[in-house]
Amino acid sequence: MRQAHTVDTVRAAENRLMARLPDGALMRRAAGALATVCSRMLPRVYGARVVLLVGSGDNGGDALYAGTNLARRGASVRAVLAGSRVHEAGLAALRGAGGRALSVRGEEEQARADAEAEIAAADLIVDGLLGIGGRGGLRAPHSALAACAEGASAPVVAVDLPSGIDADTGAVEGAAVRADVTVTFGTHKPGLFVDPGAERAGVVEFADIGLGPELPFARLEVPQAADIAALLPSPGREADKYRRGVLGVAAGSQRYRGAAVLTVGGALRGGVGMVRYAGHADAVTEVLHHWPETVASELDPVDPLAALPGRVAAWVIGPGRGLHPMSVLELEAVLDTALPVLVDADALTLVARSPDLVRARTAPTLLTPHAGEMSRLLRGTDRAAIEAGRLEHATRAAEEYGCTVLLKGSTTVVAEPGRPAVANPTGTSLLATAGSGDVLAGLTGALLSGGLAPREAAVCGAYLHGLAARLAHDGAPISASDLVPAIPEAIGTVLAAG
Ligand SMILES: NC(=O)C1=CN([C@@H]2O[C@H](COP(=O)(O)OP(=O)(O)OC[C@H]3O[C@@H](n4cnc5c(N)ncnc54)[C@H](OP(=O)(O)O)[C@@H]3O)[C@@H](O)[C@H]2O)[C@@H](O)CC1
Ligand SMILES: [K+]
Repeated sequence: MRQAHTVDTVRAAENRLMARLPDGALMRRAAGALATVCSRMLPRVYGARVVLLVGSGDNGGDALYAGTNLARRGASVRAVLAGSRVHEAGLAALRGAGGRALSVRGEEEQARADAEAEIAAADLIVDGLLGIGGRGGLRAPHSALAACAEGASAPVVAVDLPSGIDADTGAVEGAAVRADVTVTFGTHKPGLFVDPGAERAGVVEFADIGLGPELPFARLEVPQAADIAALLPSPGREADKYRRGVLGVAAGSQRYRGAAVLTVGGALRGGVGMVRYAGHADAVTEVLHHWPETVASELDPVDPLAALPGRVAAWVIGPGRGLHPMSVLELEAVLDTALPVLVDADALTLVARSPDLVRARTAPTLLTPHAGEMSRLLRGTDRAAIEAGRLEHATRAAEEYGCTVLLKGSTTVVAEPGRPAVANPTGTSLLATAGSGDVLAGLTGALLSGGLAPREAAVCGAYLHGLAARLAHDGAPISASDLVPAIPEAIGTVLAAG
């Protein structure tokens, strides 16, 4: 797992490490790693035009020392000074190596025009405006420089994080730099993995400056293929269908039969031993038509609890199920068991009306809302606020409901009380299609029934779901039905990397 730490944690670790090292050693390490990445991004360093965007703090200092390194190797380096202060030793070093500086702090129009021309003609732009000391949206003249860099043809490399994104949350207030590559020091920052910040970070390169031993638990983790391979349940040779897991599925209705088909499909392709499906007669017909291997029972509309299957290892409930009183009875019955339950879609709306259904539960529970459903679960919080602060809201819901929460969306985030949150790296806008969530519910339910704890099932489910979308049609648009047959290839890809 890649680990990301909050600014406060980084600062404390940095202080402990600095106390043991000579002055300036950490910045030299950071700048050296940054210069290495910069030189890889240039066809050749000698003669290249490099523009450094330099703010008040040590982030600007890193840029100035990396620029010094490049200038010594023959690059033409120009520093655009935007901050109220500048890292003086870094600036002196750059000048000593033949680099030049230009300040855009004052009102002088000519200086701004010169800076814009330099940025437009650059071969590489280094964003050293703000690092972990940045607060709130970019002020002038930083905001104008960020816009100018975005309009330029040269690639942008961000120092530690793109200026203007909140390091702890990924929130962006107003203007922010858009980077092609971000070189981050000591540990990853959560904002590099959570949208809207993640989308501005480009490729994230980690530079080890020796902070590791000083770092406590992470705020956020990001799995890689090998982590998923290690988590996936591997059926032993003697495994029968019961040991591989039997999943109960309460999804779909007379009106939404497709939800039943997609949820069951996600579960079957996710490696479940058996699906026991229960639903309206029309949904049963449809499920059996697509997936004859399902054990399906028709529910009596008057007494739905009578035919709810027993002998299951976990439940998925909610996709396309409806909000009528029978659905409430069914949800109460399922949540009343001691089994792991994944609550999705309509069942989330019912839980939002009666939170104690989940709060009172001690058995493993996983809620899988999108931002709209989350705004119902967290009463009084609107959808836009949730989209802008995904990490914070997923964490809050996990705490308020006392269970695991997977918040779907541009960055899918998994939160559980007392554990680092997890951001899924395989997400793609291809998944923003009707029914895609039903497939995720079935797939993740299969993993729950195979014995994974909710957090691990959610992390693996989200990872495989995103990968399946990318693999389904080589990145071309897909429908939810295309996702289902791509799941085995996604699992195979992950296992091959493990
Ligand atoms: N941690 C580590 O181990 C290591 C850290 N290192 C590096 O240090 C970096 C952190 O340096 P830092 O603390 O000096 O903060 P940083 O972000 O450069 O500047 C903050 C200043 O900017 C300003 N400002 C704030 N908000 C603003 C806004 N919205 N819009 C405009 N201006 C704004 C404000 O100053 P003001 O201009 O208001 O006086 C504030 O004081 C870190 O990211 C990494 O690159 C490495 O060198 C080595 C190892
Ligand atoms: K930066």
